[in-house]
Amino acid sequence: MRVRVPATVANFGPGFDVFGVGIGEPHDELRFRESDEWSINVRGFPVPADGSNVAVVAAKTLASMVGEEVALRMELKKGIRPRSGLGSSGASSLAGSLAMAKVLGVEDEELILKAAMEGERAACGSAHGDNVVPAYYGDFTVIESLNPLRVHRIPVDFHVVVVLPSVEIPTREARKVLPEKVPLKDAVKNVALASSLVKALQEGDLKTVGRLLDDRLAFPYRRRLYPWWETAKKAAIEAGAYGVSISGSGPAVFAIGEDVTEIGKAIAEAFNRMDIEAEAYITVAGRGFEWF
Ligand SMILES: Nc1ncnc2c1ncn2[C@@H]1O[C@H](COP(=O)(O)OP(=O)(O)OP(=O)(O)O)[C@@H](O)[C@H]1O
Ligand SMILES: N[C@@H](CCO)C(=O)O
Repeated sequence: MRVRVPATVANFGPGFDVFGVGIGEPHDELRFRESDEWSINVRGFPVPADGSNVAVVAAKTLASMVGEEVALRMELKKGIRPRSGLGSSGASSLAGSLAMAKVLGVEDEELILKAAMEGERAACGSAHGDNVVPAYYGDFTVIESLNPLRVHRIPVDFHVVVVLPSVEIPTREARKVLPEKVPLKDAVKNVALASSLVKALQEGDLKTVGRLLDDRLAFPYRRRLYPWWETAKKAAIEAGAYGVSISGSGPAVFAIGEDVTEIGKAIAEAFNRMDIEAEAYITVAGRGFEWF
């Protein structure tokens, strides 16, 4: 049995830890079967091939949640680069939880997602849901609450470009730089941006969505992690982007606009001018996991 789980763009501008959407590429693939002992081998980007792999962590968590003792043999094709901002650990965590759910016949979405979030906790120290949840549902998701799990889904299908520079930002580090509190004016601004963005998304008004890709909760404090940001943003806007922002905690950058191919090329060339290699994924937003 095999499952394919897409990368995800979390935060999506003003929706820190709340907004997220799955994208067509890149993705992880997990082949799995029940076995008499646990094993995982990894192809593609290097991640641990032992019990610390978040796919194993999530699978084991789901089994213990339902009181079962089952081992899986896993083969992970790691297509999403770790520490990319594209939900790499989230994709593997969801893949592991789905694999165990398939073997045990678990259909409870909340259990599957909670187990996947334990994989995220193992990866970065916090069980945030804004990668595993959109990767599961395939829609643009708004997480109202994690306990109980309440998710609002907006079906979307629009072109997006994601540009991944050859730098790494561990989510754990990017979360350490966040403040305990933010100024009231910034919280009010994010309520304005986030609620307006949801309405624009529901209306399919991508130009307005692009204008709303701003954030005052995390971005200002993480700005110093992205010294290349102004150059990349300028290139995107000059190439016609409706808007551009950091995917998740970065470094991946995403943009929407009329011609995402041209926009992606402009952003990648801007990185190259800063002696940073960059890979552009011209893809679509609104994709979730698939059995295959
Ligand atoms: N299957 C896996 N996929 C990705 N990371 C894994 C996996 N298994 C273990 N890890 C470890 O989890 C850590 C990834 O944490 P981090 O959250 O920073 O990266 P990430 O999830 O790839 O981030 P991002 O969401 O920015 O893509 C790394 O130390 C990595 O080695
Ligand atoms: N929402 C998380 C990242 C999710 O990939 C953060 O910004 O730390």
